[in-house]
Amino acid sequence: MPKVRKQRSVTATGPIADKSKGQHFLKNPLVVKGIVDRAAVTTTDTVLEIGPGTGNMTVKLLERAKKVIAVEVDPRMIAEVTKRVQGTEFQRKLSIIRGDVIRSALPFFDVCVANVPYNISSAIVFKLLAHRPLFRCAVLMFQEEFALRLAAKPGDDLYCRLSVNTQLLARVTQLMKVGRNNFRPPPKVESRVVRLEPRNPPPPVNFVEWDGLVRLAFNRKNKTLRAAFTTSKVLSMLAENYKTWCSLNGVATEEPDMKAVVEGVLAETGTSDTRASKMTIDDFLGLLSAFNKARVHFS
Ligand SMILES: C[S@@+](CC[C@H](N)C(=O)[O-])C[C@H]1O[C@@H](n2cnc3c(N)ncnc32)[C@H](O)[C@@H]1O
Repeated sequence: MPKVRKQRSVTATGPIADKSKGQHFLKNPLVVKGIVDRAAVTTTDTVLEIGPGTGNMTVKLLERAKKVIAVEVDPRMIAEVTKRVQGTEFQRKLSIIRGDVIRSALPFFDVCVANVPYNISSAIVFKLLAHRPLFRCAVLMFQEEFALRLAAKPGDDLYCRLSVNTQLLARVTQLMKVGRNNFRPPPKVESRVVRLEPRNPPPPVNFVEWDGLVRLAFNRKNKTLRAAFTTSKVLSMLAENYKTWCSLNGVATEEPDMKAVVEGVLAETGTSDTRASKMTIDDFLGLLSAFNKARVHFS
């Protein structure tokens, strides 16, 4: 009978990384310390850690925080981090949520710290920013280009829908760059740490509607807004939304001349010849408000 090789799950330096779970473990203690320092965790803080892995960052957080709640999807990592704190003063301060962070109900926390699995970066950002009550800050490591997009400003090459949606909800600060060789195994890309500080109170806009407007604007990022909003596909969608809004609000309506309505709003806000790539958050807020006054909705 052919011999069946038992799959190894641990190497001499720890568990074998599962790339499908974005496992790149931080092996440089100075980088771990740098991230934890930048989160400015105090002894009264409850910290949420996403993906503790083998616990390199978890133990540093436990040294400083009142409590650490770690969410981890891989049972091998849960076993590893649990073993690491067993019998130490940290054991009672650590609780672990087993499962996918995107599907898990998150508890209250003051600060979030994570070297995130890069394949779910965007989902993590918006899951955190939708969490209530709002937290003080999140210090997160991402793939470098993603981090630069989060922080990009109007006119930057990387300014995009992700930048605008994130900066509507949070102040974004770029922190340290982290090279590939600080990880085991090294990822294919460079990384960067970013701080997110949620705007509190959050801006009074319907986020789905906001995202609808921003998505349309960035679909044709380097065209004028007049060009982006007056294609026949966009106009017929906006006309449908207009009629739905009127019927839900008991307002009698005829078939709107949507091209005239849209051009009127763009002229009134002085944005007809502007491009999405140059619009600030306040410009988008003003535009959404003017569209809504004219009964034009994006969801
Ligand atoms: C980049 S590693 C970071 C590990 C550790 N924090 C470190 O810095 O060494 C990402 C971690 O997130 C975990 N992970 C991946 N997908 C996850 C998910 N959907 N929910 C929770 N944890 C996840 C992985 O198992 C892994 O432990």
